[in-house]
Amino acid sequence: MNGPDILNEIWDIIEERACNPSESSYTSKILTHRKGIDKALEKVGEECTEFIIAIKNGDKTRISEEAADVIYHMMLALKGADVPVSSVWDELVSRRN
Ligand SMILES: N=c1c2ncn([C@@H]3O[C@H](COP(=O)(O)OP(=O)(O)OP(=O)(O)O)[C@@H](O)[C@H]3O)c2ncn1[C@@H]1O[C@H](COP(=O)(O)O)[C@@H](O)[C@H]1O
Repeated sequence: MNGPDILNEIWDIIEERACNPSESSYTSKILTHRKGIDKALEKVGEECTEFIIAIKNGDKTRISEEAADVIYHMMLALKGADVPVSSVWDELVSRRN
């Protein structure tokens, strides 16, 4: 599976969890949090900080893990803002020169 495929698969799961929340799902926990979108935003901030620290420490495994956390939580924030992840792909495509 390549990068874009896993991102689109995760987005589909996020959409599914938004329609059908599950008790055991972390995705559902964030999407239905009492703080609303602020919880996803809090996690984006936290994970970005951890990503920066991993880069500064030069731990390549940790850098990949933290980057994955940033991307996943950013997708949760996009869902909370009702902005489809496809619009981000479209934006990146439109920037090609
Ligand atoms: N990609 C991810 C993913 N990345 C990170 N995480 C979770 O994000 C959390 C981040 O860790 P932290 O220690 O910062 O947070 P925490 O202490 O667990 O939770 P908080 O109370 O701080 O929010 C961990 O619990 C990870 O499991 C993810 N959880 C789910 N996914 C994807 O979402 C799919 C559905 O997952 P569920 O919704 O859990 O079924 C999975 O199959 C994955 O593809």
